[in-house]
Amino acid sequence: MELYLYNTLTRRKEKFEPLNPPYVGMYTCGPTVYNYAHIGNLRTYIFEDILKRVLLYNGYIVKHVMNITDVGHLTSDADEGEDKIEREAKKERRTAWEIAEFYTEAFKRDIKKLNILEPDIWCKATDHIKDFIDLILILEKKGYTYKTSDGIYFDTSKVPDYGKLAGQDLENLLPGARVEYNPEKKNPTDFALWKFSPKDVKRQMEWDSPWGIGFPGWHIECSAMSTKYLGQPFDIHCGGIDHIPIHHTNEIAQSEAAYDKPMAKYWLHGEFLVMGEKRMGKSEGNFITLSDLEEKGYHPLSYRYFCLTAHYRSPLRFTWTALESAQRALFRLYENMKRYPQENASYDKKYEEEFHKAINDDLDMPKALAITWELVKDDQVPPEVKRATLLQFDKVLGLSLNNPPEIKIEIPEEIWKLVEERELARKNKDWEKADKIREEIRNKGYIIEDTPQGPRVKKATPLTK
Ligand SMILES: Nc1ncnc2c1ncn2[C@@H]1O[C@H](COP(=O)(O)OP(=O)(O)OP(=O)(O)O)[C@@H](O)[C@H]1O
Ligand SMILES: [Zn+2]
Repeated sequence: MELYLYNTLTRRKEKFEPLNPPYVGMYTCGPTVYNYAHIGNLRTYIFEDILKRVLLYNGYIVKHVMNITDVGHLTSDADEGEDKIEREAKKERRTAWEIAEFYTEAFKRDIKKLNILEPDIWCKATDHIKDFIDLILILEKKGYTYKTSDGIYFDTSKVPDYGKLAGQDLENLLPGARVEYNPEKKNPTDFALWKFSPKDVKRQMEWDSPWGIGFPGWHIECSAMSTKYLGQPFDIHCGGIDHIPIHHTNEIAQSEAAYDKPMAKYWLHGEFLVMGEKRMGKSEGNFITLSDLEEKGYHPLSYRYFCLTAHYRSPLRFTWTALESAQRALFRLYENMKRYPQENASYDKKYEEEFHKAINDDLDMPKALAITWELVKDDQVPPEVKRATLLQFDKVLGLSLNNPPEIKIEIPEEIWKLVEERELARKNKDWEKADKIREEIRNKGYIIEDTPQGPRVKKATPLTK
């Protein structure tokens, strides 16, 4: 079956044709390991995992590379401010190396809990300094670089199609991102390839280079490591949408200037997880981690399910009620699964075909989930066939349907119905009714806490007022 993916580079859904079938090279920009990943970051990794699973489902042999940025990502994506890892090291009174190691391990634990398939290659920026220097030397030889007092920069005016990934958006997006404009740069869009260590503060992570002691820029890392492990061009490069105007734009500029050929054929970007009006972000100061969800009684796979309810190119708003609904739906799926006899059976061809069509249509997971539920509710399909079909779907869904974890639903159905009724009343601005329902819920032993992310329901304890 043909697979269609939306390519940011061409701004349309394209038939997927790998460069060297059945092999597919896929590079996903990994975490900057200065803190725990938040569930917004994790939404992007879940989207990339679905993409990888869909490729595997279609019979491709995938080589997946993910980097770990453990140096060089400054507090602004535009080469200004402090190194995120060194800053955190100072704050936590640990070494930069310890910080990077600690949060890398935390990240790996998180993605495992979310059933995200491990990349075939993990590559750490600090293990590849020589590769970055070699790439900068090529760019220098070809006349793309210049020196300022704080580093070696890439001259973007030498690239006629600079910014092609962001298209028209570039003009709107860049000046905003570049408020802290460095007057030594020749063009506002120029970016650092190598930064010199500051004279007054001793850096923990620094290396010798032909230009002086310092550290690599963030963008050069992904250019050098993707080419090293996947060649150039390779098939798919992905990340969150925030990477389009700066990080990926600059990766393309460097890699294509160095080797005079395209960097990657398909560029896929996941939309944000939003909270209130803003994206969830560490730099935005409004973030929730996977452990936060677990502490509040949510299973990590309920979060995965929640992410599958939206298309990866649509923003997804986080609310506690939506997460609760996702957990309930997943729980019901597990309950059904446990009831089906574990007999050998083949999957239902009609449902499988529909499911396959949905996932091959630019990863339409909301539709795939709808088909999953249609199957569960279909009385014409024998239970053992349902089970076999769901296990087939789970190759992509990744919800552990074969071995459902225990999920405790702590809020009884009756209370949950009232919570939903109250939400509806609030939506209709019927405050009186909403208050009445809140009182009713309270009388049944539960309390509602209204948070900026929507109401949260808890069992009342003798101490709750
Ligand atoms: N709210 C969000 N929703 C979805 N993806 C996101 C969100 N915020 C960041 N991402 C993505 O998460 C991935 C990891 O980003 P990275 O580790 O560099 O985090 P970061 O940029 O330091 O995070 P933040 O900007 O929140 O401090 C990137 O692909 C990025 O596009
Ligand atoms: Zn990257």
